[in-house]
Amino acid sequence: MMNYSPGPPTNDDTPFGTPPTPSAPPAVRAEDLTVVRGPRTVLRALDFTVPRGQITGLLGPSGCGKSTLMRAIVGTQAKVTGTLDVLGSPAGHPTLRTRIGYVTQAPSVYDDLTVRQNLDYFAAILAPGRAASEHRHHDVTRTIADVDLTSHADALAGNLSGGQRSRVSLAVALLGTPELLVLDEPTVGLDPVLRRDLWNLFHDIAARRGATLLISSHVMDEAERCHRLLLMREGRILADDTPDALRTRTHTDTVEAAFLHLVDEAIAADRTQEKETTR
Ligand SMILES: Nc1ncnc2c1ncn2[C@@H]1O[C@H](COP(=O)(O)OP(=O)(O)OP(=O)(O)O)[C@@H](O)[C@H]1O
Repeated sequence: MMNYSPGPPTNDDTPFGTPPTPSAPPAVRAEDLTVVRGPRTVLRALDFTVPRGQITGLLGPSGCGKSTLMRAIVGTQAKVTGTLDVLGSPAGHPTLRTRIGYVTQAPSVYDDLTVRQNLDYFAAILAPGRAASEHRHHDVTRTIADVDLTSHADALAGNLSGGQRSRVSLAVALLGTPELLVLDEPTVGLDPVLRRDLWNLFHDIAARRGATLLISSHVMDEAERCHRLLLMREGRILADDTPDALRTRTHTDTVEAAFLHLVDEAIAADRTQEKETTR
């Protein structure tokens, strides 16, 4: 595993976007957040905040509710109860649409369009009209460069590798300089070099734009690259802390070991509770 320290977030060099101000509400604030999907309660009374301008990792095993939580935050999930405020407004509020970038697990690009045409299309939806054409052109060129696809700008998306297609999806989410980026397992299936490059890009976006990134993963070594972590298990939050604090608190050397320690604690607590309720 690479020894990577994210370092403190900085807003020293902010060429675009709005840096967070100390008085700004957190990027996400959840209180008693509960989500029901079909017959199952998938998220159970979650309380947490996601601070602005940092990378928060959402980590946990497959099926623990990461995607559901992200869908709730971007406003596409039904049957959400409790409080869920995003950038100071209730999740799903129409004014949030242009302030949030969301990348789902399946890259959403048109195979029969080039990289640039894909971005032109989504840019035109975000900022329609002839008056915005110069701004769109600038935004598209910048986001293609941000994801390191300038040399492939005229390639058909259908001819790109899996990692390149993921980066086109990411570029779409970066259009319009969103304040909050919600990325659902953006590095899944990528080789170690691409994963490292993408994480460097995420840090660059947080540091230069002051953007907030919420990134899910079930790869624990990626947790070490985040400023903060939300560790999930079975629809609940096991821990909400920095990687350093988690390791210290659990007397472990890695976030993975810390997570396993917390899972064991939670299982033991569940068993004790079961015994007490059946007594
Ligand atoms: N449409 C649905 N109806 C009922 N249950 C669902 C539905 N979609 C997901 N679930 C259940 O909700 C739970 C959480 O799913 P979710 O996709 O949020 O997990 P995840 O942590 O993102 O998993 P992964 O890492 O595999 O993507 C799972 O137990 C899943 O079976």
